Amino acid sequence: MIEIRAIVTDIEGTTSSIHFVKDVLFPYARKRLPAFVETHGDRPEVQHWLHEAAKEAGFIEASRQEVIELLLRWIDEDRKSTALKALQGMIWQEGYEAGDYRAHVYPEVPARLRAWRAQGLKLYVYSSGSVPAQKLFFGYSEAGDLTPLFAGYFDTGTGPKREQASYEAIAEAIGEQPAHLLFLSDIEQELDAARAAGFQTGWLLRDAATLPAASPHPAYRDFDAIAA
Ligand SMILES: CSCCC(=O)C(=O)COP(=O)(O)O
Ligand SMILES: [Mg+2]
Repeated sequence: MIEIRAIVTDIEGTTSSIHFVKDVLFPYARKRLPAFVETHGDRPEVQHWLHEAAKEAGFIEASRQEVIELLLRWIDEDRKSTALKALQGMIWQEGYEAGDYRAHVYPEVPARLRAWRAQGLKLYVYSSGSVPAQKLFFGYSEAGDLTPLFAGYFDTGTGPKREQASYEAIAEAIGEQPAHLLFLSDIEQELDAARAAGFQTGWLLRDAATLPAASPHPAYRDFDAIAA
């Protein structure tokens, strides 16, 4: 096995439960999005992402209400839109700061991340959630502030998670050959894209009855099963 120098991890379904994202974070943003846009819609960064969302939908001209309805539909569809994710992150900030929730991490994850750091591995996050949302997630986790463990964060601004070029760009940004990088995810298509870019891969299958025997991606039930 080629030496692993850095680990890049997905969040939802990998470090953390899908239920927390879908049943806590998404409904929180959905409920507050209309009022957030009405209240903060004139802030330049909010305006920017509302404009980007309208552009992504192909709107020539759109009222604020039409963009709100578009964003609500995208939340329901779990669309991995960079604009939606940026706006969701701004809304989640209020919830974290108010103590409405803390981000779920699976119980073995913090200790395993610390062990990898102690071995000298660099740790990165690659999620569809925006970089600010990722920092909030790990900053306000159930296990406390985990952000000091991470050397960097990547979101869909680097590219979609199912495209090889995104992983090539991440390897370039980290400054390591892809063969020395391990990407962890619960989604096979993301792992396929990372592997095509030359990454080593680990498939987190936390709830599967059985692990696939013949897959190019070694499968694990949790982080402790990964020998990096
Ligand atoms: C940064 S927490 C919210 C995660 C999120 O919005 C999402 O869509 C999950 O995507 P992932 O790429 O982590 O599976
Ligand atoms: Mg995932």
